[in-house]
Amino acid sequence: MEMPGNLYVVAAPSGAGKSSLVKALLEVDSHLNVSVSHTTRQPRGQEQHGREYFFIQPDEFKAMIERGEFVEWAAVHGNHYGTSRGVIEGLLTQGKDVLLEIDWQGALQIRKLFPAAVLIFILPPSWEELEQRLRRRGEDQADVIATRLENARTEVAQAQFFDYVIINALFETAVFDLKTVVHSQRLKYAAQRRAKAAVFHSLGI
Ligand SMILES: Nc1nc2c(ncn2[C@@H]2O[C@H](COP(=O)(O)OP(=O)(O)O)[C@@H](O)[C@H]2O)c(=O)[nH]1
Ligand SMILES: Nc1ncnc2c1ncn2[C@@H]1O[C@H](COP(=O)(O)OP(=O)(O)O)[C@@H](O)[C@H]1O
Repeated sequence: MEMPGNLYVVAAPSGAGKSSLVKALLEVDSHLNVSVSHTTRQPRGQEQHGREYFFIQPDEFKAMIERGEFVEWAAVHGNHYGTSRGVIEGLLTQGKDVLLEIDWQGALQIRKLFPAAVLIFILPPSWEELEQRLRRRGEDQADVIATRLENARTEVAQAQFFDYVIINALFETAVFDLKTVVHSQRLKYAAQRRAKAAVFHSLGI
């Protein structure tokens, strides 16, 4: 049987740089598959249906929950977000590596279902810098930015439950750290697989 792939979960308060870091990681790592979530939030300027998210209506989201189509879902900043069960289970059983860019509530649900998942939390270097990044991104209205900053206080307190915490001060350093975490998990997993194969061999199975 094909060995299952590695599962990575990246969470962060809004504006910490999670999407930019994951995008940079994907440019140098062709083995990762990023799951496209469903959301009830309105698309931002450049966002495309099926690329950043599947943008759906609240009643459609509710129907998907009822049909059990989400492996995890959560309410974040007043909207709903969820990860499709079929897509990630399909990829993992084919031995593919999957990365989820989701909030901390979703991350902790994923850990319960997939104890081997690697949970990574991205922190901004300071509150001032987080606010600046949200403003500089220029995608959200002032009230939306205010909600995100307020929620960020509770979100960063969850970092302690994650396997790794990366501070995104200098962008290139943070990309390097993220790459290192992903790579070391692959090496560890490969080592476990070799160790198991050796035991199976000695047992004649
Ligand atoms: N639980 C969960 N959270 C998600 C999912 N997709 C996105 N999120 C999170 O929802 C939050 C808001 O995302 P978004 O609206 O794209 O805003 P941004 O973080 O400011 O770019 C972020 O913390 C995302 O990681 C998902 O499928 N499940
Ligand atoms: N290390 C960094 N230094 C300065 N600006 C950054 C850094 N990382 C990301 N940014 C910028 O901060 C803003 C928020 O980043 P984004 O990736 O959209 O965050 P998130 O996905 O966590 O909400 C973007 O304008 C991005 O270009």
